[in-house]
Amino acid sequence: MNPVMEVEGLNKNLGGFELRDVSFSLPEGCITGFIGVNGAGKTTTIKSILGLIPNDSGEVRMFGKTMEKHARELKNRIGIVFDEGYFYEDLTMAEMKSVLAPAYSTWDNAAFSRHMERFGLHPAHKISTLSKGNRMKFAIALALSHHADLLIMDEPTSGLDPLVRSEIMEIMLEYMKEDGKSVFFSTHITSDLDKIADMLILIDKGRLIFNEDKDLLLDTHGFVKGDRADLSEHTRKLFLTLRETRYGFEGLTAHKQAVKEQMNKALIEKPTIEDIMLGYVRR
Ligand SMILES: Nc1ncnc2c1ncn2[C@@H]1O[C@H](COP(=O)(O)OP(=O)(O)OP(=O)(O)O)[C@@H](O)[C@H]1O
Repeated sequence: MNPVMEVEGLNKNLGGFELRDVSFSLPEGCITGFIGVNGAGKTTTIKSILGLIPNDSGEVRMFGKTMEKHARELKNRIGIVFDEGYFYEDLTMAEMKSVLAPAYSTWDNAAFSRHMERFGLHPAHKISTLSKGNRMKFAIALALSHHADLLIMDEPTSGLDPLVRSEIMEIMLEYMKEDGKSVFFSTHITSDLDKIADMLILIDKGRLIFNEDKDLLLDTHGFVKGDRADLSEHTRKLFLTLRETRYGFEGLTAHKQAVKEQMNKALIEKPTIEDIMLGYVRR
């Protein structure tokens, strides 16, 4: 299966922050979570990929094509949703739609009306009156109304309450029901990805740490609790993080099998995506 997006050797120096040799590819038909703590470089990566800020070096291909040569086609095939939503506040949603729709040759007004109705949005309402959640749903309605094959979303759930966040996850899952669709979704709220992500990419301090199948990551890592007596110079090396108390210890391992064999009294629990993310960024 062809990748929907390939990023190779992306470098960008912003002065106090640098993206360093960021490379990854996104498989078709997957929801990929792009995770990292605040300031890790998620937004900078997405802006560089989309050409919203110029790269120092690197190449990006979407559906095998570069933005420089195929901007019009790629614009139709990619739906972009940013946390801030770049809208004119004084316009109604219907007016804003009329400003944006002509930019897409695949624009579908009937689909737009369907999404607006489903998300409970009234086209005559002004953008300035929208709650943060409704603003995000409007941005998603726009992105879905030109039949994009790849949705690129930067922190779509940031600052939203759990109900709206779960509605957005549902919208993603429904979008994925159609063949050939893919989602690239950046977030620092990793619990949003527990149910929906297929792949996880972790970035920290402008460098890519891993790009892995989510289930494989959760299977190979373990959150271990045990007795301090089981910790030796050798077994300590099996841990990414280790917190010791007076009586025991807990820590994250990427070597679950070795822990099972060498620390047979230890309790191994399934980690969360957050445990794994923090295990790698704290090193
Ligand atoms: N135009 C700029 N000039 C200089 N530094 C910048 C610029 N834009 C962002 N930065 C810095 O680059 C770093 C990465 O920012 P970025 O927004 O990419 O992180 P992020 O992972 O998206 O974080 P968050 O989860 O907080 O949105 C931050 O330290 C930020 O302050």
